[in-house]
Amino acid sequence: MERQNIFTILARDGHARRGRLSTAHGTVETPVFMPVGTVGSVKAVCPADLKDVGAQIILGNTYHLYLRPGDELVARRGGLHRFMRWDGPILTDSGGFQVFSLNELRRLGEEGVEFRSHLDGSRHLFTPEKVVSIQRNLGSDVMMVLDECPPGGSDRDYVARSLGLTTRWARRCREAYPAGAGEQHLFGIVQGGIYEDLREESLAQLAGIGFEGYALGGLSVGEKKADMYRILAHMGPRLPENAPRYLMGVGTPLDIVTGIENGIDMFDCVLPTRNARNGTLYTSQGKVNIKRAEFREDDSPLDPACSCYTCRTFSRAYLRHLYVAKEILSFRLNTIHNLRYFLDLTARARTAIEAGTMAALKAEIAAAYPEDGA
Ligand SMILES: Nc1nc(=O)c2cc3nc(NCCN4CCCCC4)[nH]c3cc2[nH]1
Ligand SMILES: [Zn+2]
Repeated sequence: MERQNIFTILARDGHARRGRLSTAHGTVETPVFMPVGTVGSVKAVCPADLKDVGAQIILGNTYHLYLRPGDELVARRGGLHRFMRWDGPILTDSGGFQVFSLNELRRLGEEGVEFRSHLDGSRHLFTPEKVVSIQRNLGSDVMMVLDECPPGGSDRDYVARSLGLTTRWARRCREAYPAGAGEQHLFGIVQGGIYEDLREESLAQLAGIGFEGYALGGLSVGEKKADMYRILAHMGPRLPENAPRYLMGVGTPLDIVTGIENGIDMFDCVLPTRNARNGTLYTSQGKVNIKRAEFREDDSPLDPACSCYTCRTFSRAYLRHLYVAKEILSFRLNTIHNLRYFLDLTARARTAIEAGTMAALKAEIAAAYPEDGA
């Protein structure tokens, strides 16, 4: 049966789209950046902080939550929203990528992927049906299919075989959770490495199965930036027009703006949260390494163009002091700012698309982050 359209396009600027995604926990204004909350927490900040910085939808991880505290336990506590006290939309990655990036000990077969827990070495098997079941227990608003993300630099034969497995797994995920089966959305993940023809083949197979949204996987996994941009330019506009498009694990400020101009609607990346904890802060003037001695007596705000709590309240001198002293507060204040920067960037993109000025925003970000395009 025809499902109500979950995604509406409100404005365009070239391939860029200003849209709105509806979920069981509210609507998401796109383009959107999703803070990463791998084990049910966006590291160093609480839900109130997330609301304050403008987060709409956050990311959780099937692999991590399954291993600890367990998806059944989370279900018994009322699901992930209730458990972590986040009442907005949540997207969960399916675990395939995390199994590969966290475990050398794993066996890949038609049935699924066998792996050992990185926590206690216990053995587990993720099948398409299992990862759908886990994500239903978590109650995420957007579930991702189980896929194989070929390591960056994989040869064409391997990538071609791998995308076949990914399609068969995607079909099994859809069969485990048919369209209309519930309020959770299920997104397919396009693979195909750095090969345009394999990417188109993967997309055609997934579109034939039918998903509520489509992700570009297999990127930002060590391939050359030029290869990522080439695939992004080729595939972004080819993804289904009226469905949300998600570029997994991306990226830097320039990557995000480039993704938007190629028709991508959703992004997630650990850069703002991870770099906050090592003192690399993103500002309107580029990256600021807060531990530098030049900030010892600098009373100015981290970023005069930012209105986050950190920039409104504290000086660079104080932020540097906290970082050098390894004060726990440093993690929270730096994370609040970096998340606000990435969330404001996508908010500005939404406005720019409505005004037809995406090119100017791209030029501004490229000038502030010259090293990103490399
Ligand atoms: N299910 C799934 N499939 C993918 O192909 C995938 C591809 C991905 N590619 C990335 N890249 C993350 C790159 N990140 C950049 C900043 C430092 C840490 C790594 N994350 C990904 C997550 C993914 N999840
Ligand atoms: Zn700020």
